[in-house]
Amino acid sequence: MIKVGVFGADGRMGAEVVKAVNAAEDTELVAGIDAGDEREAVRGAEVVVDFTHPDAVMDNLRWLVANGIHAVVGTTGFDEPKLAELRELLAKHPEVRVLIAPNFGIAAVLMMHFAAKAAPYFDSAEIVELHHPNKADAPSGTAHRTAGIISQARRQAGSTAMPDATTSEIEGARGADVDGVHVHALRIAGLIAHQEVIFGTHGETLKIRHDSMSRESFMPGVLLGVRRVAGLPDQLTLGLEPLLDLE
Ligand SMILES: NC(=O)C1=CN([C@@H]2O[C@H](COP(=O)(O)OP(=O)(O)OC[C@H]3O[C@@H](n4cnc5c(N)ncnc54)[C@H](O)[C@@H]3O)[C@@H](O)[C@H]2O)C=CC1
Ligand SMILES: O=C(O)C1=N[C@H](C(=O)O)C[C@H](O)C1
Repeated sequence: MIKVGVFGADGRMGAEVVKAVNAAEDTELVAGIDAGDEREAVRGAEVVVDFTHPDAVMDNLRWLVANGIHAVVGTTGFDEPKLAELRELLAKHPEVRVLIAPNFGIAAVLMMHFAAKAAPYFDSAEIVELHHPNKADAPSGTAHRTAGIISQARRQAGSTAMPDATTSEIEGARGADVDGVHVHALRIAGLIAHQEVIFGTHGETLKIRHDSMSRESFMPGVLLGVRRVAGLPDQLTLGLEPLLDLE
């Protein structure tokens, strides 16, 4: 049995992780804690799953790494400075593994993978992400990563700049520029998590769309992370792709 702790256990995702860990035959919940609770409650855990808040996750990781506990992180909002600090922390604790994935939905990971494959064949690529209105960060971690991998694929292919004649604009009308890819974030009551990547070239478009219809959709990926994190070759793994042989 893998002993698992959950940070953010009262939240939308954390509560789902608690259910999934309790239901799986090979995992055992040590404790689920939320803001203000003592982290000591998870000290017996081998792996802690974090679905908290972009402002809270680094402090949680400092504690987990210092205490030799592997982490599976779904919380979004990671940037280069945060990752650099994490790499420094991990260097002092070579036994610890951290897996950070902006999206644990297997279909969402495939959507990103297919987008990277398609990117070199098109002149234009833009991303529309749609989420529930309680989401703290915009654009979503998934959109941020998708933009990054599209941009990388275009660079590697030697693609030229995307066509765009805009010279006059109300601020925000063209979305956010993430690594040269325009990202548009919608917050709509009733939705959960959705993304469409739109590609275009002469006379043709391709749309790759992913929809999470329930938060259960993320649980197979979270449990895969819990089962595999301790054995990952690198101390810090970004994205679920290597666990799905998708690199
Ligand atoms: N990687 C993925 O597949 C997914 C990632 N997310 C991300 O997960 C994060 C959480 O999303 P939701 O569950 O919708 O948010 P939520 O607001 O429903 O839950 C977050 C919970 O964390 C708690 N919390 C805040 N600071 C804490 C701390 N220091 N220690 C312990 N608990 C703390 C809050 O009180 C709250 O109960 C967001 O960054 C979101 O973008 C969400 C869905 C899927
Ligand atoms: O906050 C959410 O709900 C989600 N967050 C993640 C993100 O920012 O990409 C994953 C998914 O889109 C749901």
